[in-house]
Amino acid sequence: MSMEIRMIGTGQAFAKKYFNNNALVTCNGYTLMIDFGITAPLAMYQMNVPLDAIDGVFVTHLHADHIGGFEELMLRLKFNYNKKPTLFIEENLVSPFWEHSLRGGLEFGADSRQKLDDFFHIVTLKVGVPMEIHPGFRLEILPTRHFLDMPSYSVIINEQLFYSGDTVFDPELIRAVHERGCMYLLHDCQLEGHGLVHATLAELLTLPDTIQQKIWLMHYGDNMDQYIGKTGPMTFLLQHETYSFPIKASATKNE
Ligand SMILES: Nc1ccn([C@@H]2O[C@@H]3COP(=O)(O)O[C@H]3[C@H]2O)c(=O)n1
Ligand SMILES: [Zn+2]
Ligand SMILES: [Zn+2]
Repeated sequence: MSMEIRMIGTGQAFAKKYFNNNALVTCNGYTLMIDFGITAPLAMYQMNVPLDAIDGVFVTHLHADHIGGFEELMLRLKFNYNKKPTLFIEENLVSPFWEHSLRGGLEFGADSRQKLDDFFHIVTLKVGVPMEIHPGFRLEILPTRHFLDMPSYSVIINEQLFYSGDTVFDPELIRAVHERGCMYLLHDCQLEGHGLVHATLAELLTLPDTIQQKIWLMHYGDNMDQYIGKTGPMTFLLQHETYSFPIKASATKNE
């Protein structure tokens, strides 16, 4: 069995050559969108992927390159597609997501004030509590250090694939997911400068080769092509590409 990941975008927040770092993950017939930033509607359109291909959406954190496309997603799914997907979100993010990021553009309805659960089935995730969101498709969220005390979450899918939300370089976290048996580590990467809110390439290059071999770089700047061949054993994920990651049989209950 394998897990398919389509990179809707691979760019950092303000990249202009690359769309926001968002991904569509399909496993066992279920399609989960990880984040839906400002550029996601255009990226999906250019890839000819309809919005109703999304069964569920997971939010890592509330920066606009990760949630800025939600107003369009929600309005079009509700009114164009008549579809109510599932929102997977850490329990403490639900209120700020609606109250601070979405409500102004979405609460007005013809008959009554709209709420988040008029658009989504809401499923809250807790740190340390893995959840099977669909047969053979499991999520476990991990808190990650991003910007000051802003909550941000990474996710492990089917115990095999680690997908970082935005995070500073956190070698303990990376070692822990490596030692837990994750085979694929998809990690945000700032190519130059100091790593105040993201892991830099220079920091990631300090990891042992055995870990770097598992790392796929994403969330990078417009000058990524200048760094091809300079990432050690790490590999760049490419925008609009689809990756098929084989999953060990022992990690999947429903094969
Ligand atoms: N102290 C900060 C805080 C934020 N930022 C930029 O804002 C972006 C928000 O989205 P992001 O993907 O987390 O990347 C952040 C930085 O580029 C930054 O460069 N320095
Ligand atoms: Zn980001
Ligand atoms: Zn961020």
